[in-house]
Order: sequence, then structure tokens, then C-alpha cells
Amino acid sequence: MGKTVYIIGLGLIGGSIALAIKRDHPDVHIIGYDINKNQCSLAEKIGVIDECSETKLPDLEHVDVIFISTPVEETLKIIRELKDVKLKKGVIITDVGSTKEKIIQCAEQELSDREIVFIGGHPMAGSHKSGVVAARPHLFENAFYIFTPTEKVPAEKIEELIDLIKGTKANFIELSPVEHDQITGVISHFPHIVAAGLVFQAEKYEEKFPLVKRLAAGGFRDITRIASSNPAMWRDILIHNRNSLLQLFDDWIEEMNRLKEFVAKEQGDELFSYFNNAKQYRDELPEKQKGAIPSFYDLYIDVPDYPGIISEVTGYLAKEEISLTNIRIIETREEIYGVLRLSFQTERDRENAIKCISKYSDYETFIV
Ligand SMILES: NC(=O)C1=CN([C@@H]2O[C@H](COP(=O)(O)OP(=O)(O)OC[C@H]3O[C@@H](n4cnc5c(N)ncnc54)[C@H](O)[C@@H]3O)[C@@H](O)[C@H]2O)C=CC1
Ligand SMILES: O=C(O)C(=O)Cc1ccc(O)cc1
Repeated sequence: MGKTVYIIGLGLIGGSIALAIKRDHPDVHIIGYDINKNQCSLAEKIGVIDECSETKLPDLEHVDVIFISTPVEETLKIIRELKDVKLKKGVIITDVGSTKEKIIQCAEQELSDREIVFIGGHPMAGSHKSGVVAARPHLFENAFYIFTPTEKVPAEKIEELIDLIKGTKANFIELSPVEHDQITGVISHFPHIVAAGLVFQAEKYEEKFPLVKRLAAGGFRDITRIASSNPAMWRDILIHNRNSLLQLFDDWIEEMNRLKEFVAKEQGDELFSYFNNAKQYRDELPEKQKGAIPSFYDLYIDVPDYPGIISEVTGYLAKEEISLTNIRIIETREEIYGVLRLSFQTERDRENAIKCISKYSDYETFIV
């Protein structure tokens, strides 16, 4: 008989973890709970979990591993409540929260007199979508999965947890909670603030220039995609990572003032270096590794601009059962070719799409 796993919070991340566990360990029995009963019964109906729990924290004496996959403020509350729950000796309790310092402090404080092992965790991939319907077993493939264990955590317990979730196909690494929060502040949390700020700026300017919304459809939409994420989740993340973010605000304001000076004084050389250095650093970022902000596998297709072209191309993909995550016309002008951008969840889907398009059409495909 396999292990029993209990997952609290059956959304995008909890659901994806459940599916990844089942990939490698079909004998593991997964019980789930969600404060939203519909979400829980949906998870059971679509086979993400085996059983729904009626209550959040029943006796958990038979459970080997507990995942807490709720927004981070809820995670703190659940850790406090776990203090008084019947648990198996040596049970692994882990979370998936985007912040780590407060969560680890809370677990240390509340659970240190229980015979449990708390391993902070953060799978560094996701999406701006929420809910169990968006859960995918491959969501964390090639992504970093960070653990922040204290020195009290035995190495074999980390190995046990990794073995359970190896179906995620993530790269498991360890960091201290402080390092974790500073790094994710820079590459994930602060970029959300900037994205939301850019959206607000556009909205403000729309009063003066009503065309703003229509013209913002291309690049602006791309760089602000993450502003469409779950606001409650990001509220909690910002409050948890307050200290790192306050420093980042100061650094950012200083940086923007430096840039503003270059523009004000028309310092072309400095502006060139600024963009050139940014370009060089960005071009060196690893491409195949998934970061905190997921890159999608985009494929561009030169297509003639006529009505029905989108359904024609998606029809070819449907014939070969290739799923898309997004589709967009980048540029269409009368009489000339337009560019269709298709986004896929995996590199394999993109490769199959290239073969599929060349099988059914002579449209040229390219990857940028
Ligand atoms: N969305 C993303 O891209 C990523 C999110 N995370 C972290 O994962 C956690 C979960 O995020 P998502 O799955 O994206 O959110 P989600 O909104 O898809 O799912 C969260 C689920 O938790 C449930 N929930 C809320 N409070 C609860 C409670 N007290 N008891 C039981 N269930 C409760 C909600 O009903 C919801 O179904 C968050 O802590 C987030 O910081 C980590 C990596 C990526
Ligand atoms: O696309 C997005 O919204 C993301 O930035 C995904 C994400 C969200 C939260 C995390 O802790 C890690 C990754």
C-alpha cells in the first residue's frame, strides 16, 4: 500500500502537485481539502485527488505527507491550527508558498514541540491562471523547486519528499528562507509591482488618449501579462516579503531617477549603454530553464491575411491533437502576410506544431 498524502488548497499549484505525484506513484492515496467545496468536488471528479475531506483538519494520524497550497496568509493560519491536530510521528509537512521567511518562522514557533518535519517549499513556476481546472502535471517541468529546510530537517526526509514529487520533473535546490525571499523579490515579486504600475499608468493616460487601450494590444500586453494574476495571492506575497520589497522600491526609484536624468539631459551615449547592457544581460538568461515567470514556447507563422486563417491553422493542430495555450495575430496589414503567434506549454508541443503546420500547409514557421 502506497503513502497517504493530504493536500490543503486544491488550486493551480495544489492540483498540479497532486497530478505530478500520481504520475510516478499511482498507488499513493491523495486526500484533498479546499475551503471552496466546489473546487474540492471538482478535483475529485476530474481525478486530481482520490478523496475529498469534509473538514479542513480531521485526525491526520494515517497521513505521511501534508501539502499546504493556499495563499500564504492562509498558510500561516493553517500551520497554527495544525498545532492541535493528531498527526503521524515523523509526518512531513510542506508548503508551496511564494514567500518563505514568515512561513518558516511560524512553523518553527508553532510546531517545534511536535514530532513532525517541516520543509518549506516553493515550486518556481506557475501561471496567471488559478483553480484546479488550470492544474497540469507538467507545470513544474524544468522549473526550480526550492526547499528552505532548517538544519533540524534530516536529509533523508528531504529525499523522501523529493521522491514523492519527482514526477514534477523540477530541479530541486535548497536556499535559506532569507535568500529565497530576496531573490524571488527581485525576479518575481517586484516585476509584478512594475507590471501592475504600467497598467495603471496606461489606464490613467486613457482618459486623455482613448486610443491607448486599442494600441496597447501588442508588446504592452505581453510585458504586463503577469498583472492579470490573482490579486489576493499577490496582496499576501507583498505583505510577507515587505522587507525585501522596501529595499527594491528604493533601488528602483534610484535607478529610474538615473535613467530620467539621461533622458532629461539627452545623454545619448549613456542611454545606449543602458539599453545595451540590459540587452546583453537579458540575452544571456537561460532559455530552456523555466523561471518564476513562465516563458511559453512561442511559434511564429507567416500567414496570408484572410478571414478564417486562425481557424484553418488551429484546425491543423486539432487534427494532430496539439494543445495551444495562446494565439495572437501580431501584425496584419491588407495584402501582406501577417504573423500568427502560437504559444505552447511544452517544447515538444511546439516541435510537433512545426511538423504539423508543414504537413498541412506551406506557411513558414519560425522561433524568435
Ligand atoms: N500561481 C502561481 O503561479 C504560483 C503560486 N504559488 C503559491 O501557491 C499557493 C497557491 O496558489 P495557487 O494554487 O496559484 O492559487 P489558487 O487560487 O489556484 O488556489 C488556492 C486554493 O486554496 C484554497 N484556499 C484558500 N484558503 C484556504 C483555506 N483556508 N483552506 C483550504 N483551502 C483554501 C482556495 O479556495 C483555492 O482553491 C500560494 O501560496 C502561492 O503563493 C507558488 C508558485 C506559483
Ligand atoms: O506568470 C505568473 O503570474 C508568475 O509569475 C508565476 C509565478 C507566480 C508566483 C510564484 O511564486 C512563482 C511563479
